Amino acid sequence: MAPPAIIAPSILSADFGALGKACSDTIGQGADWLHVDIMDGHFVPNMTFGAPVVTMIRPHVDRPKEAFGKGTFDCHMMIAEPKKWVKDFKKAGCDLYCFHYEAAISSTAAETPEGHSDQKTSPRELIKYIHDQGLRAGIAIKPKTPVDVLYEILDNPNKEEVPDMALVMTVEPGFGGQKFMPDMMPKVEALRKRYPELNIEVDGGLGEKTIDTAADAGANVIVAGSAVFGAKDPSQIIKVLREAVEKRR
Ligand SMILES: O=C(CO)[C@@H](O)[C@H](O)COP(=O)(O)O
Ligand SMILES: [Fe+2]
Repeated sequence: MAPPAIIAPSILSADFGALGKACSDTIGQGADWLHVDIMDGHFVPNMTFGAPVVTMIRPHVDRPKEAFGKGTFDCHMMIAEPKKWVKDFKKAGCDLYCFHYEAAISSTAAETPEGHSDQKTSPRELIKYIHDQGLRAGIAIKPKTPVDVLYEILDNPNKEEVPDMALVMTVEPGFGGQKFMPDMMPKVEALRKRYPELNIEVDGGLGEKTIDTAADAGANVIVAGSAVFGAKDPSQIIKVLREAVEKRR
């Protein structure tokens, strides 16, 4: 059986002037996780914020009582040097550190705050490093990246090097409010068929009109930014998203 529905509003569409309250409100309205979009202006053509802001919003949301529980901070790291920031985000209160496959395979040499080099980290090594810091690990793929790059990583018998979640982007990363790409669904279907118990997240353009397509394909972790924060009644949208996934389990 597929894992339970997890609804993760993307705070990219929240009121940044009152972010702490927006975070606690959305959890109160029935959200499971907060999806925290981190953009560095290099990996994607946009910037958001870094660990200090995560530190400031963390006290507004109770820490999850178990892995993947309510209040999980799901940090979507759209950054060129994913290894460099793991420790800072751990300190800031991140629970799930989801890096991009494309960034991991091409990350360049750079000094970390601890003075380590960040040159070329394989996804496997990076997942182990994230786990070693006491975080859950996610791996994301952009629309042009084929899904089969994930098979070798997910099939690894060494569990420390296996991600806890796969994120299939359903828009080009960088901005909220874009149009859902239904042609990404074969990737989700392939993952669900091969890994019945994997947490499979979809991100970009999810809302009332697109959730059935994503749920049919087998996604269980649903990110929605504009659909939730732009709604008159966010709790109703969260309910619709959850029911669509649960109906298909
Ligand atoms: O990672 C991203 C964009 O790069 C997303 O998390 C978006 O922020 C989702 O926003 P909507 O498409 O739901 O408005
Ligand atoms: Fe995201």
